[in-house]
Amino acid sequence: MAEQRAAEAGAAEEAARASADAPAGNGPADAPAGNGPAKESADAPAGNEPPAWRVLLGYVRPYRWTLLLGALLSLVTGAAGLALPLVARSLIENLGGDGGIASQLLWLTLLVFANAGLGALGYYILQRTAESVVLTARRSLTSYLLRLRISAVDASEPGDLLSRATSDTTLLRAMTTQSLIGLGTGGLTLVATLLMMGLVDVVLLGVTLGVVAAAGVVIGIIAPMIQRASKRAQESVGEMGASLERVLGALRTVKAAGAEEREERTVHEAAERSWRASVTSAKWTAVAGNTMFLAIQGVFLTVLAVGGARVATGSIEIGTLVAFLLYVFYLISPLQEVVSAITQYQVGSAAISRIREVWALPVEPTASGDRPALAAGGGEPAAVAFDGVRFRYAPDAPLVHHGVDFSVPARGMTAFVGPSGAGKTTVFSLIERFYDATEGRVLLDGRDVREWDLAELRASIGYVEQDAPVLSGTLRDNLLFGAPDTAEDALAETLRTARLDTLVARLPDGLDTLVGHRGTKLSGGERQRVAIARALLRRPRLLLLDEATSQLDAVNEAALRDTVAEVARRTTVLVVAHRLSTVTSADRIVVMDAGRVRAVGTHRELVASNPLYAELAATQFLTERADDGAGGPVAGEAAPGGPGGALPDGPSGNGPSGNGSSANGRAVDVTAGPAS
Ligand SMILES: Nc1ncnc2c1ncn2[C@@H]1O[C@H](COP(=O)(O)OP(=O)(O)OP(=O)(O)O)[C@@H](O)[C@H]1O
Repeated sequence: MAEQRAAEAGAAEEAARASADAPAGNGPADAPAGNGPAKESADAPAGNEPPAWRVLLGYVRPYRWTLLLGALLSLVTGAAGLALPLVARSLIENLGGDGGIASQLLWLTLLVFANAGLGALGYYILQRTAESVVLTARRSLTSYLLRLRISAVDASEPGDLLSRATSDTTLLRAMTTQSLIGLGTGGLTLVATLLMMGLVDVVLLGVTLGVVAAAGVVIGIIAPMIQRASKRAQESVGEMGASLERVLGALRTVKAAGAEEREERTVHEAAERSWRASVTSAKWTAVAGNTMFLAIQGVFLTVLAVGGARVATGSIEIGTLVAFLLYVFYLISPLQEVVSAITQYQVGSAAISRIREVWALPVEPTASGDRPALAAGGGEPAAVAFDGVRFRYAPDAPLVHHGVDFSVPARGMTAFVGPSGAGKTTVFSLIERFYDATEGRVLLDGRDVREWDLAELRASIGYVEQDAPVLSGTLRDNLLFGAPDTAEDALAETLRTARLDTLVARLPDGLDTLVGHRGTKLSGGERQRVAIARALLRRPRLLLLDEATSQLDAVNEAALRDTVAEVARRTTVLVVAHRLSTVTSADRIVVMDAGRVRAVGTHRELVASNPLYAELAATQFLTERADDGAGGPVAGEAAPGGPGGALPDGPSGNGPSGNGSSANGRAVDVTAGPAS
């Protein structure tokens, strides 16, 4: 197994190298090799694409000796078969003579058995090797997919990428056996058969070659059509995968919207497009196969006519004609093999072209010799700063950050507030280095995040995303996702902190309960608490919480707010806040609007000095709180005595930008600041 893994790693390297005919540093040249490290690849795809056979040879190279053995056995099988006509000729010539035919019959039987045995062994070895080639391609491709830059994934359809790693790689199996081996063994058998034919009669060989060459021209014209149709078919399979992933990923929404039939049509249309393209490919494959079959018939008839005339004129013996005709029959198999190799090569090269498109996508940098590993900071809280950050999600997309500047010291809680789309979540994405700033610098501990070893950078951070994704698997799998080596007592402690202990006690299988696809068996609030616990278990130096409490009920929210406040005493916490209670407990608040930082300060300072913040405090926070239906106190009343302090009801009728009134008409004094 270890040997196989080593072979696979080597194979992936070869394949990556083979797909990298382009100049150094351009795309696939830097692709990761299965288990090996990847360098950062450029955004531009490779310009000079190598032919598919080079990529295939890259995958095949580590298995070349096994492959050679399989091919050799197939050749021996072919050679044993080739000897049969000679024995047959000898039998025919001895029919009228004194010599018995028993020994010839015995030889014939032996040859037939040897042929069958070796053929089976050769077939097994070749198929096994072909499966190894598929495995290698899948391992290296999936490794590459996991290292893709988020921007590359944003621009792709996951279902399509999935089909490239599953469906397209499957086609490499047939390409290895039928195309590579078929061309090798079929080609050699063909040459050997033609040589034998030449030995029997050169004139008849010339006739044979003429007819076969004419068929070859026709097949040469058809082959590119097979490739084009195969590529279209595989692209449609990818589209089908993308549509299915889209529907199944949001099946509740689809059902609630009554959109099943519409979505069904979309998936069916993609399936039908694939069917149409596959049928076109099958049509041209059939034409190619039958062209060669027709050629064989043509060879047989022509040889019969020309050979008959030569027998009549006494140029050759009847036995020679019979032997030649037998060789014509022996031509059928290698010729079919060669034609199948050509058609299969077209199908496989369509798949390789799709695999190569993935190799051209940019990947994240991983630890490598040319980038010194930097210390993670020994668990000390991290300081964060943005220095003139301008950012757009894609080269042709508008700027999302227009020069963001702020600085957050180590320790304490910083809340980011602002209208929807202000760029708050984007701040977190840039700190995690899901994307790189277009201009300016994002600094962690005063060091540009681009200078950090990416794994170390992310090891320092705990991130609770906006939609708190939970992965299929057990609750334990999810909790330990970012810290698999956590001790049981630390896990139990975090469960209490995240108020998950009662949930775990209630579940029949406790921590080993399966949470379903994307955690559908958990409530929204439970998923958020799982996400928070998962982040806390990493013992991060920097905790990023993106609206982490939006789905929590009042009791859990208050408890988790206390937890976060406690964490903020020993860690840097950045939180995208949508609740007044969160911002009032923050040490500082960064107000963002339209990709800019508008103000930084405490709640009390900002309410007095920043109209946007005052308006947000008076409307957005309160409205959200009044709408959430959690049954808890309104924001102004949140957590009396908690870190945010009590916000007493104030005089009514101060309007949205002054001391606010809540959506339910109750007046709230938003000027009350944090207890600190
Ligand atoms: N992956 C993406 N690709 C392209 N544009 C994006 C992407 N993610 C976000 N945006 C755009 O960037 C802008 C800022 O988004 P961001 O999520 O940072 O806002 P936000 O302030 O967190 O908003 P909200 O409070 O609604 O979550 C938005 O206009 C959004 O449409």
